[in-house]
Amino acid sequence: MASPEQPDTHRSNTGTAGASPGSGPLFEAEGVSVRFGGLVALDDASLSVAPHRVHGVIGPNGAGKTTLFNVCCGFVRPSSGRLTWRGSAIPELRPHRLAGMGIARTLQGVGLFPGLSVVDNVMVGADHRRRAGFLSALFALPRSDTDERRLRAIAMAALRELDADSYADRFPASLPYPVQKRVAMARALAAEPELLLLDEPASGLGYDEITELGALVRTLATRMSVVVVDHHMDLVMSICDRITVLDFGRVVATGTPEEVRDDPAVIDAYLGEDARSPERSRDD
Ligand SMILES: Nc1ncnc2c1ncn2[C@@H]1O[C@H](COP(=O)(O)OP(=O)(O)OP(=O)(O)O)[C@@H](O)[C@H]1O
Repeated sequence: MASPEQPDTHRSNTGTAGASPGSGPLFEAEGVSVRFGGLVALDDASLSVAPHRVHGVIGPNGAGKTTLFNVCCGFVRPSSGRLTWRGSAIPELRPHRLAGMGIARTLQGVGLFPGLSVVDNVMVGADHRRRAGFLSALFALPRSDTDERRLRAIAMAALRELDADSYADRFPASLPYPVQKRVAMARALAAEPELLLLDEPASGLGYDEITELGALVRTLATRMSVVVVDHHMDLVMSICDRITVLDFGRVVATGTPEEVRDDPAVIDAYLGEDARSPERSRDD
């Protein structure tokens, strides 16, 4: 369970360079706006993620959560606003540069490569940690073999952390969906990120699996920051140190779980959604 009032030092393990607790945000999106044609998906939205913190992003359907997530991953380029990493502006965030910067993500669904075994999928996540160059790999030089063994060991360690190492040689399609999600998480962890972005990590999971996921995310916060976009209010409220609430593309509240839970603007946003789609439960 998160205890947001704890000082930074209580939950930190400063194994990562640069982003020591109390030294300012690790990642920020400031005043970000995104338009899709005439539709304003994000309107001057901001998000500030502190080191070793779990930051939730919630909001009713269509509020702009995925769009904000995609901005943070470089999939969507905002029309205005800026992104910063450890206080320095990121001029142009590109998805293929994320791993090198220290950012990993899991997407809605699982997004595993069907033709690769589980361990090979996870090794993809660690690929930027390869030391041998392209030519070594091309000519299968010894250095490339050493690299391959090292990446495999990293991938196996990530799978072990997710209790999925026994599936290493299987192919994704042969595994139950919750296991596939764990493999996707292992792939992100194999990158050893400083910032982990999780888009709907609880979707498709049962109660026990969601509880395990929550415990895992809290453990991960000892070595990285985590951004969680999810509809499961119980999960978000229990694991996040801070939460940003979006409605119609705007940030309507930011604060601790307790603060946003009692914020009238948040209550209005969700009541408004119930009026818009009464059949949908927010805790499904
Ligand atoms: N590629 C796109 N083209 C056009 N409109 C889009 C696109 N992506 C999102 N939108 C629109 O932008 C708005 C915000 O969508 P977004 O998916 O970010 O919301 P969300 O909060 O993630 O919603 P949900 O909870 O339903 O996943 C919605 O009105 C959506 O229809």
